Amino acid sequence: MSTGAPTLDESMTQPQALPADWRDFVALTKPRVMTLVVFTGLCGLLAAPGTIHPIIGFTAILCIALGAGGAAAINQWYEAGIDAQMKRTANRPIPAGRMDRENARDFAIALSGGSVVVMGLGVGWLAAVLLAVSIFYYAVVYTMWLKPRTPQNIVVGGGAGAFPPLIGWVAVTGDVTLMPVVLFAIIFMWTPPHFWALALFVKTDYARVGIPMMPVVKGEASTRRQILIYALLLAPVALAPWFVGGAGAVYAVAAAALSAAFIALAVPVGLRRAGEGDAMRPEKRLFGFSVLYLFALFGALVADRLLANAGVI
Ligand code: HEM
Ligand SMILES: CC(C)=CCC/C(C)=C/CC/C(C)=C/COP(=O)(O)OP(=O)(O)O
Repeated sequence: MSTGAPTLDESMTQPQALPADWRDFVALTKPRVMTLVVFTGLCGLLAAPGTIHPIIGFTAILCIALGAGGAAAINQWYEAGIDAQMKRTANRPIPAGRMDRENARDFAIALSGGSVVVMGLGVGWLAAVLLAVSIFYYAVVYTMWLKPRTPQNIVVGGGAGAFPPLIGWVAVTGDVTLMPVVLFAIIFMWTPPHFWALALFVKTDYARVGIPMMPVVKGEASTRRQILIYALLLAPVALAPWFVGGAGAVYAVAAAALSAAFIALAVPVGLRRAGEGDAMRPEKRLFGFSVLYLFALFGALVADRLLANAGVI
């Protein structure tokens, strides 16, 4: 099992004029993952008590998007060697040979640094510090340290992706209270079942490049059990905004229904034995639903708040 920096193909280390265009720079930011990052950040901002000027609110969300994009670009700069060996990632701009690593690194630094500075100057320094911590967490703590070393990489590293709603909230209020920490906890608990469902059907790729993802190190049965445990633990955490008085009945009903569906999809994954068919359908369903779950849960939080503010509930 390899640890530390991945090995790089010679062609990826030599600066040369490669045919990268704007689409490759967008791809470096992992735009599809970013949609949920931006959405949860926006929901944190909209659910927070108080008001924010629309231009400052927009700046905050833009900075979250740019910061997450910069961190994703650092991740691809660092992992170009292993991305080249995995089917799912081989067509990324650096491993596919469309962009040289130096360009990607400079772009990543500009996005990461720029987003933190603009957040600090335009929105607030607590939000900027949290953004800097989340970028460092994803790019350094998760990508460079935990991911190549431990099967708990996702459990600990998942914290990186849990920051956006906290940052959105702090952009409005300027301080960290219980409710944004609860929102952080929801994404933290959601990340292991989200990722391990996917890892079950791409584990051969991870095994080949020596990344110690849970199914590779502990096996399928243990990963399935843990997916089910996290899905069960996620339900009370998802209801916590209601328990702590930060959300009302609309949110509570949505969180209960969504969590019940999440558990219902996690049960067949958790109870499935290795070799029971190879279509991996329950895993794919759970992975797909995990994305929908978080969109719907955070959407419900904002709907609940807007309805309460309008005096409807
Ligand atoms: C350490 C934590 C996480 C890991 C390892 C992880 C990993 C992955 C991987 C490998 C994919 C497959 C598709 C791709 O490569 O784009 C994926 C998809 C996705 N992830 Fe995650 N993820 C994590 C956390 C998160 C977080 C925190 C969010 C947002 C809040 C998120 C949002 C998404 C979305 C929206 C997709 C679907 C993208 C698509 O439609 O292709 N992920 N994730
Ligand atoms: C504001 C801010 C910095 C937010 C963090 C963004 C975020 C969603 C972090 C979660 C980590 C993530 C998407 C990992 C993807 O796994 P990977 O990188 O291991 O996946 P790969 O194998 O596809 O490269």
